[in-house]
Amino acid sequence: MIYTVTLNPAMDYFVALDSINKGGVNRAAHDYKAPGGKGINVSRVLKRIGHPSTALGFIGGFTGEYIKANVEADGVHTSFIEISGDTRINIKLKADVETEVNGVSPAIAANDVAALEEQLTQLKANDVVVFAGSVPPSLETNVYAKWSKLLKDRGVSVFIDTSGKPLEEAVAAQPDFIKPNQHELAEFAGEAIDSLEAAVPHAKALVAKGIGHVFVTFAGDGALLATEQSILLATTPRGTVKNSVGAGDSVVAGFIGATAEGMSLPEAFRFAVASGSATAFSTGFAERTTIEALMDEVAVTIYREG
Ligand SMILES: Nc1ncnc2c1ncn2[C@@H]1O[C@H](COP(=O)(O)OP(=O)(O)O)[C@@H](O)[C@H]1O
Ligand SMILES: O=P(O)(O)OC[C@H]1O[C@](O)(COP(=O)(O)O)[C@@H](O)[C@@H]1O
Repeated sequence: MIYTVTLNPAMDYFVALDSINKGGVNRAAHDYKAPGGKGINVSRVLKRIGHPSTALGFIGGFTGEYIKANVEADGVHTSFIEISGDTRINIKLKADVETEVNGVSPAIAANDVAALEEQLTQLKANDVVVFAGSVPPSLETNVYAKWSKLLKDRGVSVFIDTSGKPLEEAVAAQPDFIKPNQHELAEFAGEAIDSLEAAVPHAKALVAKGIGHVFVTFAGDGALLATEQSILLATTPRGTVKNSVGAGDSVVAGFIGATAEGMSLPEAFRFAVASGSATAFSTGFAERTTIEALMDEVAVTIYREG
């Protein structure tokens, strides 16, 4: 069974404008809302590509109700812990460039954290868990690390997609998979990383620390997958980006789905990169037919030193 954990979900509010008039009244050309938060997006994309999962995490208030109703309407099974505050609203502004304003997380009470922890203790060997997104400030930054250790000891596969301190701390717990983007890896490394080749030593160092799969995405400039056996590089398909929100989450979902279907590592890598691009090229999330069509445009090669 696949579980996703979103500690900090959001109602994503997408606003499209022709251009932004800073300091003036702006009227949107289009707007729409969608349930968001990284783990929730992973569950929604998994469902679209044919894999059931259960979405866990904290939701509350009218925004929380909106998320639960919409995620369940999409056919995703949920078992959220209901908290007293309102789930945040994240603004995704699309004008000449994309700008994101992620809202403030509601406080999470200790008994709510304990309730989620109790759910996690029910996971069994061969289950997959995805911890994705930011950690609300009322929780310790090491929660992913702590839960990863607990679950790995029970034979659960642990996937982590986060950044900053929670990522730093989670690395020590040796998860099976992490997916930093170029900027998150640079922040982790403490230096600029401006190409796939420049990311190689950093990805290798993470594998040497005991992380099974280090998947680094460079938006439209390719991706890298480092394991103990090999370092694979992928190109990304060319196309018009309609919305890149959720593209990274689609990569994670694509990789989990492809692996569950028994695809080889290079094929799962291709499927995952195509999943990210299929979302980037769509208004909503990727459809399986679009992913499969884009796979032909993802070239995977083995990286060799020198
Ligand atoms: N301009 C683009 N062209 C093609 N694919 C893209 C583009 N931007 C994002 N993607 C797809 O989305 C994936 C994740 O993008 P990235 O921005 O690196 O991560 P995140 O969304 O986590 O910040 C990429 O690996 C790729 O598959
Ligand atoms: O938890 P964070 O880091 O604030 O991110 C939350 C945001 O990330 C998203 O999950 C999108 O993530 P990606 O674009 O990285 O796939 C949005 O739905 C949400 O608003």
